Amino acid sequence: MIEALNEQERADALDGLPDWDYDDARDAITRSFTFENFSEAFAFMTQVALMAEKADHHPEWSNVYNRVDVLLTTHDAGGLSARDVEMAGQIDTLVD
Ligand SMILES: C[C@H](O)[C@H](O)[C@H]1CNC2=NC(N)=NC(=O)C2=N1
Repeated sequence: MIEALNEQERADALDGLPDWDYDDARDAITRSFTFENFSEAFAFMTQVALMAEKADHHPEWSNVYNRVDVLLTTHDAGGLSARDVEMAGQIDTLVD
């Protein structure tokens, strides 16, 4: 069973993810991505979807035209876990 990060682990993880914000209410991390157009946004979502399937870890997200809002939390742990941190790092490699 995967466990949520404690406060110290979370602080350390967030230090390594400067582009992500912490959502206290959800014990989650969020990041908004903006692309040139819908096609670029959807291409990004396709890549993240493949990563998510491979990791068996899935984002909560929404898309409006060229923007994709991503929220990562671990439902099985009831909060932010190492899986979210790993996935955020992987997602960042697609855009940074
Ligand atoms: C059965 C399956 O492995 C689990 O439901 C996985 C699927 N994807 C998941 N994604 C996320 N974000 N959190 C989970 O706890 C989770 N659990």
